[in-house]
Amino acid sequence: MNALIELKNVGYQVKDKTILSNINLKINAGTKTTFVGPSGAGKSTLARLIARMISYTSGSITYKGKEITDYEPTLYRRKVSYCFQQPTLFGNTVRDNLNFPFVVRKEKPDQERIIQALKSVNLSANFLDMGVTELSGGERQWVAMLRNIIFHPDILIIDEVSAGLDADNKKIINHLINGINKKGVTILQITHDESEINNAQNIIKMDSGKLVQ
Ligand SMILES: Nc1ncnc2c1ncn2[C@@H]1O[C@H](COP(=O)(O)OP(=O)(O)OP(=O)(O)O)[C@@H](O)[C@H]1O
Repeated sequence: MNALIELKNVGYQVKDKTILSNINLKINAGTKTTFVGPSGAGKSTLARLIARMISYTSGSITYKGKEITDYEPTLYRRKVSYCFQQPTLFGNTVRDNLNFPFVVRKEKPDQERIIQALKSVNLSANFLDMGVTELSGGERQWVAMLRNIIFHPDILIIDEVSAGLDADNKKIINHLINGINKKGVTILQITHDESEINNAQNIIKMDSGKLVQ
């Protein structure tokens, strides 16, 4: 089977500091992969390279067999979506954020689809008018996640999205992630959370900028 994402000898260097070196990795479509390792191991840097938020300084990363830098950036980011711990919300209300994926695609926001997405995290339509400054940390994270997945990406990269959330909020986030994984979205997860690691299907360990065999 051809890998969905393939990294060959990927390295990332800033000035004379080597942050990642010789990363070789294949990610198959529909899988869920969990990256673990000590703080500073390079997990977020690897995620940011795959998400094309930063550029690798050596090696190659392909998506569907083509170098990721050969894709138009906006289209690539729709396919490969990156969620991180401190989400940025836009505009004034939850509605502004959930309308956003439609607006960037020049489509009319589909209210039914937005309400269904809210239901998947046990929220009602009333929540749409809630101000972004009124949201709790968990709610902010749900809104950011829903915004990223309302149109299913091919790959969802989740970088410590449940860190700092309580057990109930973690459960909701993980339920959402496992649900879209079952629908075929490939998940790359970075976590330090013990229960998430215990539930992982496929663990990749990192240390000092390398994959640990
Ligand atoms: N642009 C940069 N310039 C200099 N050093 C950097 C840069 N980006 C990352 N680093 C360093 O690279 C190392 C890896 O950082 P990274 O955030 O990828 O680790 P991590 O495994 O995700 O850690 P954590 O689990 O704490 O989030 C760290 O030592 C970090 O300080």
